[in-house]
Amino acid sequence: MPNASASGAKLEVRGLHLWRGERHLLRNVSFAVEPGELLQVAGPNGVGKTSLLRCAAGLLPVESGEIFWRHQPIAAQRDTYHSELAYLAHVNALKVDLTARENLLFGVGIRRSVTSEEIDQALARVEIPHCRDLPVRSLSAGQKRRVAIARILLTRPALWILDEPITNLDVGGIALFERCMATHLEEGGMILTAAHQSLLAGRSGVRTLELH
Ligand SMILES: Nc1ncnc2c1ncn2[C@@H]1O[C@H](COP(=O)(O)OP(=O)(O)OP(=O)(O)O)[C@@H](O)[C@H]1O
Repeated sequence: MPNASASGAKLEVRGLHLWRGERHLLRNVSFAVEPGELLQVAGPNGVGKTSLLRCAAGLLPVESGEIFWRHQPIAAQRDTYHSELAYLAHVNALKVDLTARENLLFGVGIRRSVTSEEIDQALARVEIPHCRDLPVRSLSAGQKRRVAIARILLTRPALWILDEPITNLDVGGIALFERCMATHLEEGGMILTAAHQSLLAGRSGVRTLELH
């Protein structure tokens, strides 16, 4: 179970501005994501979706504006904030020389102790149990993405920040990941995502923020 619903979990972005070189990329962006909600950031290539997600994750400093987690500025609680979120970028941040199992053992192990049974269950949930003992460099792009998703499932953070999460997933993989996201929301989790395709469209608690 995520710890999201425990006590006042909420991500709030207020009046965010970001310049990239000469370009005023993000102009007064504000939003909030509460337990059970998914906010999808949409817009054309280069509009600033990844930049916004990186700001929200505390990975890119903002020129002005404020980001709050549990009603406190993230700058004042960086370690706590990062311990409660998972950031899935375009690249999966896996160690390619290690097996899928080792990646999960060590990747999740820095957050919490994890058993072999839990790892096996997570790999079964993302439907790649046969990849368990293969080095990640030998996996396909979609299989690597599934290992990265398994890492999020095992880490169990309250807030998922996902940049183009369904990249390289096949139709079955997209459906699988949407089920994982729906379960996370039902358990009180929160999701901020950038995607060119709508995810969990029509579900209650799912909104879109269009960047221009
Ligand atoms: N490190 C950087 N330094 C300077 N400019 C950057 C940097 N990273 C991105 N940019 C610029 O910021 C703008 C927004 O990039 P960003 O990756 O946030 O867009 P995006 O909406 O996620 O695009 P896409 O849909 O193609 O993934 C682009 O014009 C890009 O060139």
